[in-house]
Amino acid sequence: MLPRNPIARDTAELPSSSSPSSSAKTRPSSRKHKPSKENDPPSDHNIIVPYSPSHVKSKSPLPPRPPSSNPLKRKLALDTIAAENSLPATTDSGVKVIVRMRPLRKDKDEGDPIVQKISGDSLSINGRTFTFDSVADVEATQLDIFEHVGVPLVENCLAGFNSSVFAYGQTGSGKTYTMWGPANSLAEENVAKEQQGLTPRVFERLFARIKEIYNEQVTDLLDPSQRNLQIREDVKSGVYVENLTENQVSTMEDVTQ
Ligand SMILES: Nc1ncnc2c1ncn2[C@@H]1O[C@H](COP(=O)(O)OP(=O)(O)OP(=O)(O)O)[C@@H](O)[C@H]1O
Repeated sequence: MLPRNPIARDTAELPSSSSPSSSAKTRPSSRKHKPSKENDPPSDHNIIVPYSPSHVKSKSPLPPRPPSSNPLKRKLALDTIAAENSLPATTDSGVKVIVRMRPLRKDKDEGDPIVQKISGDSLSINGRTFTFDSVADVEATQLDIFEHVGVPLVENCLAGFNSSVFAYGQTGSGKTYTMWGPANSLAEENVAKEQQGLTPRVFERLFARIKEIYNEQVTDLLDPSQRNLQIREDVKSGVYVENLTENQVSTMEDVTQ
């Protein structure tokens, strides 16, 4: 499905973002599919992959690329996130594979961890190296993951692009924790904010800026008298809708009001 985005899409590639771990390398925006056994599916259940994997570089039925019409903002945002959270800035290949390592559970997991983070985008398991767009180690917080995965996703959605997160991993690897939060977070309302996973954080951010773009007209759904709002772009804010009403929401009730 094509996005209903009146902004003309620019399909030019972004320059590769630099990152602390990969700045010395000259890796292209998409990972190379190395001929060795590297990048075979990880067998360790402490690893989850919260973004849909793809080693396909060409002839791929990928959805429309994220908004390279707004390259400066995306690059700035990702660089900032990388610097703050020690996660490398992801490049603009459309699909990102981000691995999150789960800490060992004292009550269930025995022995030493066999997964070692090598750099911001690689890890080793039993001496074999695997490379991804980025690797979040056991220290990564829910907020780190949201800022690295969720924020760019919301930005893409608000720019009119379909976006999705696909959590992949063995049972017990942390998919639910990453997507929602601890096990009780689905049943209980008062989950500590810092424990909240991607989904509630993305909803909160996304619905705070509700708008409708239809027939190249932007209408403010929170104030329908405001029609035909103008889409503008600047270096600081990126693409934005002028005079759009913004309401902060913190619960589902707020969202559905
Ligand atoms: N990054 C993390 N930090 C702390 N605890 C975590 C982390 N990731 C997962 N856990 C904990 O590990 C346990 C298993 O995680 P979770 O239930 O999310 O796995 P899952 O991949 O969804 O499993 P399943 O496929 O069986 O549903 C849970 O108790 C969860 O709270």
